[in-house]
Amino acid sequence: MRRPVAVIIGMMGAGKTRVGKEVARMMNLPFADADNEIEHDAGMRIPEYFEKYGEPEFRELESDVVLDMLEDFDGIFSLGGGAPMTPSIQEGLARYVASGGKVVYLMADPEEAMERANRGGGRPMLNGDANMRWKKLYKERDPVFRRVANVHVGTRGQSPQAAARKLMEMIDQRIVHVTGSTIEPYDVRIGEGVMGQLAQVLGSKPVKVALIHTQPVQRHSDRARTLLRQAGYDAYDIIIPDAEAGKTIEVANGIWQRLGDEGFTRSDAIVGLGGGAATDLAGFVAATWMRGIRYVNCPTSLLAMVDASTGGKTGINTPQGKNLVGSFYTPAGVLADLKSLTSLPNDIFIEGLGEVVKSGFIMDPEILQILEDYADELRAFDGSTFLDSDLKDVVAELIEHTVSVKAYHVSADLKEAGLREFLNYGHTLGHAIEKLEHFRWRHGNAVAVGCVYAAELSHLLGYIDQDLVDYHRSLLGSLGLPTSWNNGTWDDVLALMHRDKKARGNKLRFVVLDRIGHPIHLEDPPADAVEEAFRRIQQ
Ligand SMILES: NC(=O)c1ccc[n+]([C@@H]2O[C@H](COP(=O)([O-])OP(=O)(O)OC[C@H]3O[C@@H](n4cnc5c(N)ncnc54)[C@H](O)[C@@H]3O)[C@@H](O)[C@H]2O)c1
Ligand SMILES: O=C(O)C(=O)C[C@@H](O)[C@H](O)[C@H](O)COP(=O)(O)O
Repeated sequence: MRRPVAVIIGMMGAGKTRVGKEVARMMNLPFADADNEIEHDAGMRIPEYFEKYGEPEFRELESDVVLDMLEDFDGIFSLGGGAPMTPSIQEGLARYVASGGKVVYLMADPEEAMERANRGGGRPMLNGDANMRWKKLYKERDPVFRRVANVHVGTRGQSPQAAARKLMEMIDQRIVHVTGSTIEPYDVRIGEGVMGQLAQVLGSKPVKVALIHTQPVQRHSDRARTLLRQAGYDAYDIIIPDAEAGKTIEVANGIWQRLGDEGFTRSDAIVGLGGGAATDLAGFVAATWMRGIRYVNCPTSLLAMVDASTGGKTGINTPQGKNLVGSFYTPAGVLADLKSLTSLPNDIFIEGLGEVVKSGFIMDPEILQILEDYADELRAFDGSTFLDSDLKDVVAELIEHTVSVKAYHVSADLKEAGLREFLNYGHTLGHAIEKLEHFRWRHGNAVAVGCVYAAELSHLLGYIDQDLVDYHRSLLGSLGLPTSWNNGTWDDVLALMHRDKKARGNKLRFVVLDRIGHPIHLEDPPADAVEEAFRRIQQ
């Protein structure tokens, strides 16, 4: 199907045509301007058409032309200033966005845009007192443009080339939309530089923003703090202990005290920046402070990008086990900035692939194919060369696919009544291993072994054949992930698996596979099979 790479909207004089042409040139794409297309169809200039038929007829023709182009043009497409005000065009743009399209609101400085709009003349909507008309239109249109567009690009004081570069960076991003009947919709944005959209996602209500992060990601939190301050927020830096040491009630309590001391109110906000442990903790604090304030996640590890930062499972550990306290509390947005991966150590990158593999097995075989095709390159991940390597697109693709798997489950079942439990494939044993290893084993590594365990259990109970179990081992192994564990007793493992959140009463429950892409629930399986599967992952 053909569809525009991006649709540019904005006020008259914002530079839509100029910047749009520049972007098209840089990306080697065709450019089309809706007004030119309309003039071509009508066989006359727009002012003439307005004069002859009036605005309502013009808007009808405009709608026909725009809707056709949304389905039959694959370049950069710029709309006339008033086009997004027409309901049928709004609907067309919403369909385009829902199918992954990018509607870019080019937000020029109002004074500059007004001056430019008046300069050329020939704009029927500005007849009379042009400045007054422009300001009135701006007041009406700006809120609509903000709502209709899913990418906002501010161009104040920038040359058309600089604005075009910024726009190109932003349309290069991948967006996964998370929605659902019980969810305030939000986007997961994936790409180089997407952290630049932090203020846009936080919105204008918060005055104070607590930036919760760990020490190893200081470099990225410095960038976030600068962005927050430039946008006019009071930014408060809150450094938490690293990894699982940050997911405790003591750490949460320290932050609650700080928020109280600094006078955080319900309209203020939190940014969670770091690996999955930091975003889990930040989300938990956001969910509990004054019973819930806005938060945005900026994941910096692969695992947090593909899994932890999305879906609203927030929480802390207790001495008895992983994530035993928490809530389902949805972020306002997720900014997975590929620049953050430049400092990520190789072993932590590999660990993140554990959750990627899991998502492939439960839903998306394309993920498994990409992992097979690029196993060697992924295993050799090096943050220092990552952004300039071909691996960047592969990783972006994997993140998009994996987040889409997560979004599918979360959208249908936020509070994990059934379907969402499939995301827990490999976690029943995985969480037990993490606990018994005193969290020295990373989550993704434990999940990798847990997936092999779940596959063995599926096989023992006759759901899958040995080949699929072997495939689990070979794929995970080829990526550098562990497939066995032998550092704990069966009694300890069993006791911890009974504390898993899927268990009901004294009955264990697992997610197993029936085939690739088809997970099923397994209720109260035979005790000997559960133990035998464990024996098999010990080797
Ligand atoms: N909420 C959910 O849905 C969900 C899903 C999956 C996992 N999780 C949780 O996420 C956690 C695991 O996440 P993780 O694997 O990111 O572990 P982590 O948060 O412990 O991060 C691993 C290490 O990498 C460091 N790090 C992160 N980004 C970095 C970067 N860009 N540069 C340098 N160092 C960086 C961290 O500071 C930490 O030392 C677990 O607590 C797990 O339970 C939650
Ligand atoms: O989002 C979910 O639902 C998941 O189960 C995703 C898991 O990958 C993740 O590790 C999650 O934190 C596990 O949650 P828990 O409920 O088993 O603690």
